[in-house]
Amino acid sequence: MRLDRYISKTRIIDVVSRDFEGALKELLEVCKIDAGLDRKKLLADLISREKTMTTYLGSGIALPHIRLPMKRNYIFAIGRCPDGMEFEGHEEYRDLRLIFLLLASEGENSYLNVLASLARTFQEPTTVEMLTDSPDIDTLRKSVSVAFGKGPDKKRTKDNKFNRLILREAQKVASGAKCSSVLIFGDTFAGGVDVADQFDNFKTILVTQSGSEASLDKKSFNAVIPVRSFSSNRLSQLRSAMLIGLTRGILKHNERICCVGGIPQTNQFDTLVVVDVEREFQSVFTRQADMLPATVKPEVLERVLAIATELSVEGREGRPVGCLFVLGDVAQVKPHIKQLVLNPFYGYDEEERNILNPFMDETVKEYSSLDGAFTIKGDGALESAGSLIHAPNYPSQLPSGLGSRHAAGAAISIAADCIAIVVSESTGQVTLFRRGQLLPLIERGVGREV
Ligand SMILES: Nc1ncnc2c1ncn2[C@@H]1O[C@H](COP(=O)(O)OP(=O)(O)OP(=O)(O)O)[C@@H](O)[C@H]1O
Repeated sequence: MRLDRYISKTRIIDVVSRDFEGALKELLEVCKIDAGLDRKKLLADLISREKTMTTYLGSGIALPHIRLPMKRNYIFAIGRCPDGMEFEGHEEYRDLRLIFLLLASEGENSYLNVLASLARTFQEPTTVEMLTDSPDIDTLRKSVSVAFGKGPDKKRTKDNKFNRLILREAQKVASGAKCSSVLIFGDTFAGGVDVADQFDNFKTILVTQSGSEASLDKKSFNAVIPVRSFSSNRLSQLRSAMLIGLTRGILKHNERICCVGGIPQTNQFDTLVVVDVEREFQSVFTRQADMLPATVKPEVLERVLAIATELSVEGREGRPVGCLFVLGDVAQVKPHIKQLVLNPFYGYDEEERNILNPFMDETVKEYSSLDGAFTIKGDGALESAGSLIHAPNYPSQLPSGLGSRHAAGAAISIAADCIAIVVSESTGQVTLFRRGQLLPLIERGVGREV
C-alpha cells in the first residue's frame, strides 16, 4: 500500500521537546485538524493509550496512532528526535529516534492494513537505519521519500552474469515443463537484472519480505507475495508462499510453477524447482474452495503464518518456543476448549486485540510461552490464549516426534471449521492442520537460530 501520498514534507519536523508528551504536542501542532476537534483531548487520549500499551516498535521508532472523526483518511506527522525521549522513566524511550504519528479517520477501513504496512517497512533493517540515522531534517525528508515510495531505486549490483545464466535456464525449464507461473524469491537478489522481463510468456510472482513500496522491481511483476522472516535456507518458505498465493487467488490449484531462489541476501540465485500445486497440497485441500475456513480472511492467515515462522526461527529471548494457533469459526471451537489461565484478551476492543494490528505481534509472542492454544476469529480478533483443546477424534497415529500439541491441532481441525498451525518447541517445525490432514510448512530444524 502506497503511503507517500499521505506524507507531506511540512509535517516532517525536528522535535524540540525531550519529553514524549511534548513531542506529540509539537507533532499535533503541524497537523491540520478539523475544526471542532479538541487538540488537548487528542493529546490526552494519545498519552493515555501510550500508558496502557506502548507504541514503541523497537529500533528507535515509535508509532503512536489514533482514530478520530475527521474528514481526511489519514494524516502523518514525523518527528526526528536524535537525543531520545523521556516518558515516565521507561528506558526504551531514550533510544527513540523517530516518532511516526498517525491520525486516521474513524470511518477508514484500511486502518489495520496501513499499520501493518508501516510495521513491515520498519522491519527492514536498512530502511530503519536510513531513517533513524538521518543527520538532519532534509536528509530525513529524502529518506522518508525513499522508504515510502517516491525515492530512487536502491543500488543495483554489477556482477550478475551468473544470475542471468540461471534466469535464462529457468526460462527454458519453465517452457519445457509447461509451467504457467514463475515464482522468484526476490530477497535472494539485490537487483541489476530485470528479472520479470526474462519471462514474457509467464505469470511472474515475486516472493519478498520487503515491506517497502520502493523495493526494486516490484512493479514489473504480475503479483507480489509478502512473507516474513526468511530462514537461511533456500526456498524454505516455498509452501507458505504458495499457500498465501492460493488463498489470495494469485495461484490456481491446477498450476505448475517454476520457482527460482537462493539463500536470502546473497545476490546469488542457485536453485530451480518445478512444483505442481495440486500435488504439493493434495493431502490438505481437495478443492480450491476448501483451503480457507469460510470465515477466515487470507491476510489473517498470512499474519499467523508470519508470527509462527518468526517464533520457529527466532524463538523467544534466545530459547525455542512452541505454540498452537487455532484460526477459524470460534463458535464451533469454543465447546472444545477450557481455559488453563485467565484469558489475557478478555475485555479488550476487537480492533485492539486484532492480530492484524502490528502491536499484537509482541503480545502474541509474549503469550506464546503460556501452556495451551491461541484461538483467533477469521477476521483476526484474538479470542483467547492459554486454552486447552479437548476435541474428540484425537489422531492415534501422527509422524514420530509429534506429541499432544500436534494431536490437539489435528483434532480441533476436524471438530471445527478451522485451520490449526503448530510451532514445535522441540524441532522448530511449523505444521498446518486442516480437516485432520497435516501439511509441514517449515521442515524440522530448517534455518533455526535458537
Ligand atoms: N490439548 C492441548 N491443547 C492445548 N495445548 C496443548 C495440548 N496438549 C499439549 N499442549 C501444549 O503442548 C505442549 C507440549 O506438549 P507435547 O510435547 O506433548 O507436544 P508436541 O506435539 O510434542 O509439541 P512440541 O513439538 O512442541 O514438543 C504442552 O506443554 C502444552 O503447552
